[in-house]
Amino acid sequence: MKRLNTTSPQFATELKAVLARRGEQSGSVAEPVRAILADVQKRGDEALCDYTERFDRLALTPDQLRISEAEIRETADRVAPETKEALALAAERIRAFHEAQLPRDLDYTDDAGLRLGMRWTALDAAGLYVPGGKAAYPSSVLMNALPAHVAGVRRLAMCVPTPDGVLNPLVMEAARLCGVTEIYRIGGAQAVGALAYGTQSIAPVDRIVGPGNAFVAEAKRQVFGHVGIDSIAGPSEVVVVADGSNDPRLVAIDLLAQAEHDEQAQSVLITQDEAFADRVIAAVEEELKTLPRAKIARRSWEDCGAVVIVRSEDEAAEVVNEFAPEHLEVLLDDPRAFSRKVRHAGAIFMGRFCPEAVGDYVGGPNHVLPTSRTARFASGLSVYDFLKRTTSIETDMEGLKKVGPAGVILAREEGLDAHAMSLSERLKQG
Ligand SMILES: NC(=O)c1ccc[n+]([C@@H]2O[C@H](COP(=O)([O-])OP(=O)(O)OC[C@H]3O[C@@H](n4cnc5c(N)ncnc54)[C@H](O)[C@@H]3O)[C@@H](O)[C@H]2O)c1
Ligand SMILES: N[C@H](CO)Cc1c[nH]c[nH+]1
Ligand SMILES: [Zn+2]
Repeated sequence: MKRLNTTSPQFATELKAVLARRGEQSGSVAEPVRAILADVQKRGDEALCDYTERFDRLALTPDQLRISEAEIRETADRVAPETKEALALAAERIRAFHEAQLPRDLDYTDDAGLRLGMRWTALDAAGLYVPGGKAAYPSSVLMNALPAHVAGVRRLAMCVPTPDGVLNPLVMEAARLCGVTEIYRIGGAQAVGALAYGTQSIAPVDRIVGPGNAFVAEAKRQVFGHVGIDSIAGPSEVVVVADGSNDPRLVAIDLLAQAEHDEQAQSVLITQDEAFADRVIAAVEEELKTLPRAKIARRSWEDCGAVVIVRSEDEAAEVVNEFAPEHLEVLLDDPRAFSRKVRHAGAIFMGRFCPEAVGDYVGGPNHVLPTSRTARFASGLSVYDFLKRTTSIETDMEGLKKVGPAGVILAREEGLDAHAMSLSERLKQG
């Protein structure tokens, strides 16, 4: 863990190093990912089976790539009733939030008499990536599938790695709850390649969404253009802005809640109170003694974690904007006032009783969020990722007479005579 202080003359350089740390890690996977994607394009199912054996220790034949409906049903049936209820509550809240996002079409006639429109239509096919290497993510099934469903996507193809061939019952139950039936037991860059380019047994999709580790995030980046992607939702991050009146143990647990996802996850504490920072650091060590995923969490905390001491809330907000974190927890007396100073963050959690884990499961907003500072220009997964817009213009001769002559002038200025004539020849008929 790096400890930084804004009063230090080296602060800017040190902050840059902390920010670069994760970028360096994801950069190092670019070449292996390129090779995997090329191989999937070339060899299709055969490559998928080889990589699944290599990375997930599961030997498959092409006809076993897809999880059968009977397997989904039988595995999902093993989920305990109270767990199903918890999942249903989460699904209901997530669905409601995403339904509230549905945008309206535009259709109006302007002063010149032109009827202008913009219509939202759903994608035909979306690929949902559900991570599964180091942990199983039933919640990510809901976060991926429900917005797609609300948007009206016709085909949903889900990929989830099943290390050692183990299907997670709650992942299967979440898929069943969301009506997802096309599920492939593959992960990593090879799954992204299959969804993007298609293979003998997997039809390509139009857009790939969902979170994943550095390999998945890099693969999505590389296939972008061939298909759409939502955002780069890689290893998790949290920035916690906290004052000294917080319980240091709770803050430590919140930091570890991201660190336990991945060795490359990043947890950062920003505070004005140095003594409080010391107490949080000590509490992290204490919790690591008993945390079941301590091995992953310690690596993340030691390699990517940071504590930043600032002089004011304004300075804290500036540092937050530099991190542009996936998640921001604001544990201050007036979290709303602080959050108004934040320009870049995937999601903000306000108040001492609103840890980020609320958003992971049961808040309602999506937990698939932009990482690695991409919150500067990207947003979390939403119904908009499954929709696109088509605009329309309709006019008669009266409308054309009002706007056409200006179009003729602009077309001639661009030296595009057929464009000019397409307008002027019609205007002659008026
Ligand atoms: N940003 C978000 O919204 C969000 C949400 C949930 C989870 N996450 C993140 O998702 C990630 C999940 O990671 P995970 O590893 O548990 O599951 P994963 O499914 O993302 O990755 C597992 C796959 O990675 C590939 N892989 C592993 N080692 C490899 C290697 N050496 N070379 C090539 N490929 C390799 C394998 O194909 C394996 O199937 C975590 O980083 C977590 O923080 C992010
Ligand atoms: N914190 C992750 C998003 O970065 C999402 C998640 C799912 N389950 C637990 N956490
Ligand atoms: Zn989480």
